[in-house]
Amino acid sequence: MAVMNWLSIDVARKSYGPKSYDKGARADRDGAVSEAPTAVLENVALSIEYGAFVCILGPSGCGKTTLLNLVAGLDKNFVGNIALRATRAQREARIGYVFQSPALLPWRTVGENLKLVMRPDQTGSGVERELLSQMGLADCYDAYPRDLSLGMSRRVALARALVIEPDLLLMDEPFVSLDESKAAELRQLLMRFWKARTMTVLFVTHDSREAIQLGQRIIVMAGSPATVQRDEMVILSPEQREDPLYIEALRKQILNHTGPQL
Ligand SMILES: Nc1ncnc2c1ncn2[C@@H]1O[C@H](COP(=O)(O)OP(=O)(O)OP(=O)(O)O)[C@@H](O)[C@H]1O
Repeated sequence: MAVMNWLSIDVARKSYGPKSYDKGARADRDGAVSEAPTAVLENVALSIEYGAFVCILGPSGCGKTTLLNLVAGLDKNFVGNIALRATRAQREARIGYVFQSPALLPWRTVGENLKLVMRPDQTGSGVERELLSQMGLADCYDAYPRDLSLGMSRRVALARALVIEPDLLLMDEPFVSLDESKAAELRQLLMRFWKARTMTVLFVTHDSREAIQLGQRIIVMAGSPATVQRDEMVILSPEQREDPLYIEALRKQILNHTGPQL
């Protein structure tokens, strides 16, 4: 049974103070620099059901990573509330995060990078080796990140997020900078894992075609501060999601009123 409102996001406002180099720090006529915070997100209210695959689509710099960091609990400095329900086993929900860059520890092997995030009860189970082999990385267990291609590093980053068996998987443009065939392989791999496990995915992208290929639901964010511009269910078969005609029709429908070219 679908758990409605499993993840409830209500961000009234998220602002940043100016960075030292930030153009947002405005100098007045006497040259004094304004310390006024810049609002990045405003009135972002979303309810996400357990097990859903949701894409967050928006132009570069609109605040998608900021939103994921709030959901991950990495940034608590905002006005609003984010609530994640416990899972059926009545334990706290587990969150996996695939960052925009693979962010593997360079002085640790692939196997060690996974072991570092594993729960105490997983120690010695060999689950990391099994997962790497399911992901076509069996031979990389003892390799160091410097020996991996970008595609393999991104696979390892996905494995590191999956090894804890997350209830919520946050993904921040995880396949960016890959050539299309490698990105397509990784999208298929991700879909395989999402279908085989019960987990909710929040997948950030600025690529509307990627969002249509993956998402059951697409949330379009834009504006400054960013708000939710559209919230669309995608009811397409796996074959239709690969068909340029369906993809273009849905892109028109979703992006028609939003302005940004995505
Ligand atoms: N720590 C910070 N301090 C100040 N401003 C920040 C900070 N992090 C992000 N920003 C600003 O907030 C805005 C949103 O950034 P964010 O990285 O969330 O956008 P994004 O949609 O994920 O962009 P991209 O797709 O390029 O990663 C940008 O203007 C960025 O410069």
